[in-house]
Amino acid sequence: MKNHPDYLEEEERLRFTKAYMDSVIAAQETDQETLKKRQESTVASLDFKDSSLKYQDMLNHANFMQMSREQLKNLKRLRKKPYFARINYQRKEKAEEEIFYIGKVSLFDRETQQPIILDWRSPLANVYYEGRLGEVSYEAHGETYEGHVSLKRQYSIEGGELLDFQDIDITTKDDLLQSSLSQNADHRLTEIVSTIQEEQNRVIRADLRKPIIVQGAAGSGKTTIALHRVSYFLYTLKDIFHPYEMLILAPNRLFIDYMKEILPELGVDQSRSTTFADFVQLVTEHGFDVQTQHETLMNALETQENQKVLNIAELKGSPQFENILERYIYEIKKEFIVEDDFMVAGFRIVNGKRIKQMFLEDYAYLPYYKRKEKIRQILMSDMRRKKKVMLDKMKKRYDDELDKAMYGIKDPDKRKRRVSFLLDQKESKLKEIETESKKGVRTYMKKFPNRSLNSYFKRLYQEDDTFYHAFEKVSERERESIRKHSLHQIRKKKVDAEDLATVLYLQAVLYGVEKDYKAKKVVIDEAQDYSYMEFVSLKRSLNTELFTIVGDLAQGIYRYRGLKHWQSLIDHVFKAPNYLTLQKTYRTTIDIMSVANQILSYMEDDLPQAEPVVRRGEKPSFHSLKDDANWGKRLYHQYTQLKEEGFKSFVIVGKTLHECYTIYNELEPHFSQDIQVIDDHEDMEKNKAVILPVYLSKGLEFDCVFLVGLDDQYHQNELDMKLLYVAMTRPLHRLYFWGESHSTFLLDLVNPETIN
Ligand SMILES: Nc1ncnc2c1ncn2[C@@H]1O[C@H](COP(=O)(O)OP(=O)(O)OP(=O)(O)O)[C@@H](O)[C@H]1O
Repeated sequence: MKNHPDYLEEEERLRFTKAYMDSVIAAQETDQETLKKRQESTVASLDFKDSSLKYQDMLNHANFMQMSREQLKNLKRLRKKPYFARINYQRKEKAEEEIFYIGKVSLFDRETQQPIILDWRSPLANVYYEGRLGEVSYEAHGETYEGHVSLKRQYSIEGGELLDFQDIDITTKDDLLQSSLSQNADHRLTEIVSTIQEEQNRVIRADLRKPIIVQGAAGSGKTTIALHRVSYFLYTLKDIFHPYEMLILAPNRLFIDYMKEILPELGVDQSRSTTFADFVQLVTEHGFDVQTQHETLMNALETQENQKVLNIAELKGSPQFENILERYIYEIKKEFIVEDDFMVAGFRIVNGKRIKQMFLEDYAYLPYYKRKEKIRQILMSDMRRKKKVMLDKMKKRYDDELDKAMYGIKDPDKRKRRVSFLLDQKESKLKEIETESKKGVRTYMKKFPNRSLNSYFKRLYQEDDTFYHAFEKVSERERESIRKHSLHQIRKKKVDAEDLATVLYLQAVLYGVEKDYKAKKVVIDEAQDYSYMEFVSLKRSLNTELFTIVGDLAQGIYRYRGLKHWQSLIDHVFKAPNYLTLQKTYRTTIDIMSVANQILSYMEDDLPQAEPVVRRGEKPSFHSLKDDANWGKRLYHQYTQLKEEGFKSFVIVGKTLHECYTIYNELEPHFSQDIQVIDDHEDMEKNKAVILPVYLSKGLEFDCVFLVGLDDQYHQNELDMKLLYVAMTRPLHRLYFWGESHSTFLLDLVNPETIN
């Protein structure tokens, strides 16, 4: 690097950038006098060349910059690595080439507004990620700008020191990517702004006003890229969009913790991240105990006779179920159509037809109970307005009668009786108007339904008429099976995970979602596990099209309830979404991916093979447990050796939770405190080896993965192959199979030369 003609220039640039940052930081933190002194000494210590005057000027201006606390914190963090790349760019209409340094956050010269560092999310930075050298264009504020890129340079800067830099062109392979992929992981996702690849950049920057669906191979960066897209979204639309309006849905708590590490780095930590089940509980307050999809899956794996339960789950998540709910909702709607005139003390206050029209037309955009509330308010206000008229009319009617009696009845006794009768009548009629008008609205509103969400949910299965009408199009066998199962759950105050879509859907149609819980943009990771009904209910309740959906059908272990293909979302749920694929995979080595790809080829989905980026490692190896009572000790030995080699994160994967505990019992004496089993509720502790059931390992990654099969074997069926594929695609570096025989892991289907 030191022989490079630009070396001194690069060194100087880095020193200047850090000095500028120091000035800005000092300006925010110290008083003006100290600041001046400090600045003088900074300037004196810098060995500027041609640009010295300009730099000096810029430094002098740095103290005028006003920053928020958050920006200041970022700036301090970024001082260690202010930028990671540079481009030499010449705008079409300009004679001179400009140099832009690209980093995680932008920094501008206060006086000239020229960028000292360009934010990676800015429109111009796109030309760094997209395409190669030469003619380029980028879009900003709806306009296209053309220009020419003559240089792209990557920097490796650590602790504020320039370690290396290199230029990228068509022939060089991306060294920065290679070195970042060969690092060891310690249970956390990192930001990848300096090595985002072209196909990933396309996902990050795809039209922000449209929904986007991404099918990406295991390890292709879906989670990472989805979060970078969030960051890009919040940056681009920062003036109109608050991070809180962003909802990130992840499969489980473990995953959210894992993801959270990356969020502050990307500046998206103020977004909400939760699971679908927690979101539904928050929005609807249903309070049912939920049987999770993991429990259903585990039951299915551990006992053979659970096909019925899986079929029920499938129906509850299917497009057919939307029709069932719509039939039910149509019946509910009929109960809200009230056509009686609103009468008080014999006066008609509001015509029944008008009330019906309010419900069906005027307020059709509102949920049913909100419409009911609007009608109540209108009746109240009409009542208040008309009460005086009613009183006046009534008074006048009796006053006329009284006049007639006073002047028309000659006999004094008769007249007295009549007048007194009329006065009594008048008083009681006026009183009647007073009291009736007070309770009139309340009495009238009783004509409308008044039920809780939970009672609507239960009624669907409990009431004969309702149930048979809604499920009319379902075969008798399926109908009886779903009813029996659901009633059984209801009696235990339980619902299936698949019922949550129904609960949310009913909430949306009947009551709506509170403003505070609404989100304008939704990101769904591991989207292959969501059912059609879950997408529909989310869209309906949040009333937005802005979804970023990422998933991999090959990892669809909840396929019985999840999506079978993306087409149903494209055709029926979202309006013209962008559909993109990520085929390259960055997590693991060619050697591991080659074995995983062989399992993939046996699946029904017909998905293309994942293409690993060029990184070689060791072949996955098989270790026999046959007749070996000491395998736990051997595995522990291998584990300690790998630790000594520098690997940091380890996972032992069992097919089921039950199997995980059996493995734990074998390994615990050797690992002592150094190992833990993770179930849905456990947090992962750093520096410990973990034992995970496959379904919980989905989405996570570890340096080394041990797949252990004691009692449970993987069979050549769709579910088992998917579970196996998920487990095999978790490692960054090493994969070991520990089992009875090759067939425990379907390795008899695999080319023997690809394993040790
Ligand atoms: N452009 C990149 N530069 C460096 N590392 C990358 C890049 N893209 C992805 N990675 C790394 O690859 C690994 C896999 O990424 P991620 O977990 O986001 O993939 P995924 O598609 O969600 O995987 P899976 O579906 O298997 O859960 C992570 O370690 C991530 O940091």
